[in-house]
Amino acid sequence: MTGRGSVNKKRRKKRYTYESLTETAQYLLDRVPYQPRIGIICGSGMGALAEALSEPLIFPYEKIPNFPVSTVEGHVGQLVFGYLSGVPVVCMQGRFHYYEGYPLWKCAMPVRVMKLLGVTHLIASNAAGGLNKTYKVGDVMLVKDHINMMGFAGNNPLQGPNDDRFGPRFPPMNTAYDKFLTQKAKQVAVEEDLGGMVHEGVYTCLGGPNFETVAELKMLGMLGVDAVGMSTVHEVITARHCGMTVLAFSLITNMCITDYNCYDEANHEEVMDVGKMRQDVLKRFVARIVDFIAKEMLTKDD
Ligand SMILES: O=P(O)(O)O[C@@H]1C[C@H](O)[C@@H](CO)O1
Ligand code: HPA
Repeated sequence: MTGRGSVNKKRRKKRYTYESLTETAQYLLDRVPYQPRIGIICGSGMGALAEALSEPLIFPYEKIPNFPVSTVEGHVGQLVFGYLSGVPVVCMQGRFHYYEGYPLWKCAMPVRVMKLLGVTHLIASNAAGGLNKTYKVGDVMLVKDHINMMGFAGNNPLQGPNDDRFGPRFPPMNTAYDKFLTQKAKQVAVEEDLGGMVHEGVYTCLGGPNFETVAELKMLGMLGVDAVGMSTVHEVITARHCGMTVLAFSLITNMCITDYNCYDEANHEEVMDVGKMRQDVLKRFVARIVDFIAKEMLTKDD
């Protein structure tokens, strides 16, 4: 076979199989003396969340069989195992984005590895632009739903042959974000003095890497989007496909500019700075949520 046909065949061949992901998980399980129950994904500039873990065991992505590598500033590129609130967790200090050149199934691959490691609950964080005008920079938006813009164009991490060992061909997505956990996170936020700064809203992921035009943002606003980013949706779809319970939140790192007379420009430095500025409060927030999952949810799963 020559030309495009053989290129496509090679690409298809490179897809992860259940077996190759099991190999990745086994590599890690051979080196970590416990199974993590909760997975955490750090958003841009929010890598410090992983620093809250005690007894950390660190695996740079380039050392893990079959793992992609992180190429974005603010994403260290390592898996950190450790204990948070006494619970064994695994933390992605650096995630993969579509704009890095990875297909969505590759961006979401670590979620399946987490599943094979024993993770039942995923906490996914991201940095996002605030489109809802009541939000302010530094606020937290608990994701109550998403709009899969890339999915509208037929781009989905579950595209391709389905392996039933992960989940069903046609997974539902109307209950993607766990209501019980989201409510608890809201309560924790109030207790942690984040009360007035925490919202529930709709997130969308665009392909990036450019930030959005005014017209694009106006359109997204009309669709009911509250925060705009470049990640998370494909991870959540993959997590729900394999039956994980999901909580996701966005740190609002900048306000989306929807005024043609405004000449401010979004930039990645600001995104990372706000992540750093809020790192202590987010560490406490995530630790409390992990504690709640351990006390209220994991015991029921056992
Ligand atoms: O990984 P996340 O979604 O937190 O990162 C956002 C989206 C882009 O990667 C970057 C833009 O500054 O931040
Ligand atoms: N748009 C898209 N992604 C983002 C933004 C934004 O304004 N801020 C942080 N990530």
